Amino acid sequence: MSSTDTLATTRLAVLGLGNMNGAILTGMLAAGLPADNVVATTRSADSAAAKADKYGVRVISNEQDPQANRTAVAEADVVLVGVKPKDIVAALRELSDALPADAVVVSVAAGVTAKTLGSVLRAGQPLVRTMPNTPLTVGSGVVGMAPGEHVSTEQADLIEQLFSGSGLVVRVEESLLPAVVATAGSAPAYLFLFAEAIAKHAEQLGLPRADAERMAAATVKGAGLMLEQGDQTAEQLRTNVMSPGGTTAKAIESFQADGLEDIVARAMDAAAARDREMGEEFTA
Ligand SMILES: NC(=O)C1=CN([C@@H]2O[C@H](COP(=O)(O)OP(=O)(O)OC[C@H]3O[C@@H](n4cnc5c(N)ncnc54)[C@H](O)[C@@H]3O)[C@@H](O)[C@H]2O)C=CC1
Ligand SMILES: O=C(O)[C@@H]1CCC=N1
Repeated sequence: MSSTDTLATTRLAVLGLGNMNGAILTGMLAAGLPADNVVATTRSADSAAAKADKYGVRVISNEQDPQANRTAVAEADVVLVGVKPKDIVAALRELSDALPADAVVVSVAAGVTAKTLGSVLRAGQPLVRTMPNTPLTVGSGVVGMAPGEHVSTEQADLIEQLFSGSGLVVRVEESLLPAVVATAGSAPAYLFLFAEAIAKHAEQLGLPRADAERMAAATVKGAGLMLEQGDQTAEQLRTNVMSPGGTTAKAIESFQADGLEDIVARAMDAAAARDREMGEEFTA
C-alpha cells in the first residue's frame, strides 16, 4: 500500500482544536489526509462552527452533544488529543470505553506520562506520546514521538507518516520528551522572542516598525532555510557572516560577553524541568 493510500483510508478524531491540534490538522490535511476522514470536537457550539469553516472538517461541540468526544472516537483509527495537560486525564477517562480497541491514542500534552494516560485507558489501548511544535502548520514543524508498548510497528509508522508530511519526525524514548520540549516544542517561542527583540530595537535605530518586523521575519526564515540545507553547521554559517573586524563580530562579542549560551541553557533547563514537573502534577 502506498503512503497516499494509507492516508486516504485513515480515520482521524481530533479532540480539542486549539493552537497545537489546529497546526497539526492543517499539516495533515496539506499532506493529503482527506478532510472527509476527520471529525473534530470543541467545547462550544460557536467555536465548532468557526473551526468547521476554518479547517473544512466536521466539528461537533460538547455544548451541542455532551458525548461529542465519545461520538468522535467511535470509528477512529487515530485519536489526536490536544487538550491542556490539566484536562487530558478527565477527557480520556470519559471516553476510554468508547474507543475501538485498536485505535491509537496520540497525546500532544506536555508532561503527562504514558503511565498516567494508560491508567485511564483500557488495558492494551495503543498510546503514542508526542511533542510537536506549531510550525507544523506551515509544513516545517518538528515532532518527537514516543510509541508505547501496545503500539504495533504498522501503527507507529502510520503516526509517523501522518506527521511527516508537515515536518521532521524523530522517534525518542519517553524519558527524552522533556529534552524535545526544550529543543523543539517550546523553541519556536524563543525565536519569536528574538524576532520581537530585533524588530523593537530596529525601531529605536530609526527603522519604521513595519519594515523592521518584515526584515526580522525574513531574516529568521532565511537563516532557518540555510540551516535546514545542512551542508554547513550553524557555527560555520555564523562565522561566514562575521567579517574580521566587522559589524557582526562586534554583535557576537556582545552576545558572548553577556552569556547568551548560559541564558539559552537556563531557559531550556527551565522548560524541561516544567515538563517533568507537570508529569507529577497531572496524574490520574
Ligand atoms: N501550543 C504549543 O505550541 C504546543 C502545545 N502542546 C500541547 O498541546 C496541548 C494544547 O495546547 P494549545 O493548543 O496551546 O491549547 P489551546 O487552549 O489553544 O487548545 C486546547 C483546546 O482544547 C479544547 N478543549 C478542552 N477540553 C476539551 C474537551 N474535553 N473536549 C474537546 N475540546 C476540549 C479547548 O477549548 C481548546 O480549544 C497542550 O496539552 C500542550 O501541552 C504541545 C506542543 C506545543
Ligand atoms: O508551553 C507549553 O506548555 C506547551 C508545550 C510546548 C509548547 N507549548
